[in-house]
Amino acid sequence: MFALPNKGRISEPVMKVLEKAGLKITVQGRSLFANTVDEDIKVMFARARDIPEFVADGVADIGVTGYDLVLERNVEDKVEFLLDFGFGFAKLVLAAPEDSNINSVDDIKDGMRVATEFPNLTRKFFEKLNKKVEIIELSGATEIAPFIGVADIISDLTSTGTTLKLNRLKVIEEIVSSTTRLIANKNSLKDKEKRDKINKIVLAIKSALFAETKRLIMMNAPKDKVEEIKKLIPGMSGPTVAKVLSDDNMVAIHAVVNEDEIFNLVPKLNALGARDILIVPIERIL
Ligand SMILES: Nc1ncnc2c1ncn2[C@@H]1O[C@H](COP(=O)(O)OP(=O)(O)OP(=O)(O)O)[C@@H](O)[C@H]1O
Ligand SMILES: O=P(O)(O)OC[C@H]1O[C@H](OP(=O)(O)OP(=O)(O)O)[C@H](O)[C@@H]1O
Ligand SMILES: [Mg+2]
Repeated sequence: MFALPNKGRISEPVMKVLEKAGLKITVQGRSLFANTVDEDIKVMFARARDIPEFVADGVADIGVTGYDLVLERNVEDKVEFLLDFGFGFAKLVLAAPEDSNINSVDDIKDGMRVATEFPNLTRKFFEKLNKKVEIIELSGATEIAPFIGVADIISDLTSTGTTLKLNRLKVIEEIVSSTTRLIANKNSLKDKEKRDKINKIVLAIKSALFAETKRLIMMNAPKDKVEEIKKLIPGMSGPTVAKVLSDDNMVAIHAVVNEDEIFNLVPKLNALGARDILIVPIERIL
């Protein structure tokens, strides 16, 4: 059983990666279960916040959730982290009103109230510091708490920083940094059949994530410039150089390149006489 977030900001990007990975999921309406192209892989949809518990308990063999949510549930020792999707980036931070005189954790006094959606992570953070704060658990819109007299500071997620800025809050400390992860139940990994299946899923997702940052570049180029072009695009196992039947002096070159190199690469290729340059997205790289 594969647990996936049914809502929230990581739900859609995760489904997209899985589809690219060849693991198309057929969801019917608001159903909480679904099938995949592989009849052995069944999907259940749940809140990202609950998925760590489901995987730790073995209700699900694997699941996708945030690293922060695994820590919040205190199950990081019960699950195996299989891969990082590299998105869903957010940091859990302590923040105080911009005009308050709280500028570092040293300014946080015993008895102060901290509003948060992450009571366990926040409690542990203050226990380590030996500070006795009062945790006020909220289920969202934590940023408002200091301004309505519910708390002195907040412990909340920040990604772009927009929400904090908009609410005139300043970061005073980082508690944890998080991204979206694939996690597995440790017992499921001990079962050979399940482990083989899980490994296939990991490989498929990795290939899709890796391909996202790559492009296939194809061009026709003068034969005598091949060595210079090779230096510009080493490719994964060297570029493919093939004959162009209609022109003896030209060769066709194919290579996989990093997406972020393309902007600077194309003018250099042009200068070497390359033409008919095509840049194509790649679904998976295995
Ligand atoms: N602003 C953000 N940018 C990127 N990731 C975020 C942001 N806020 C939360 N996350 C991450 O999204 C993951 C999923 O959280 P959750 O399912 O609670 O979704 P959500 O998008 O916060 O939805 P909601 O708050 O509506 O329930 C968490 O691991 C969290 O770290
Ligand atoms: O730094 P930013 O990019 O502005 O993002 C941070 C905001 O995103 C999350 O809120 P969410 O939208 O999940 O609402 P919530 O507070 O109801 O969970 C988080 O709790 C912050 O409020
Ligand atoms: Mg949220």
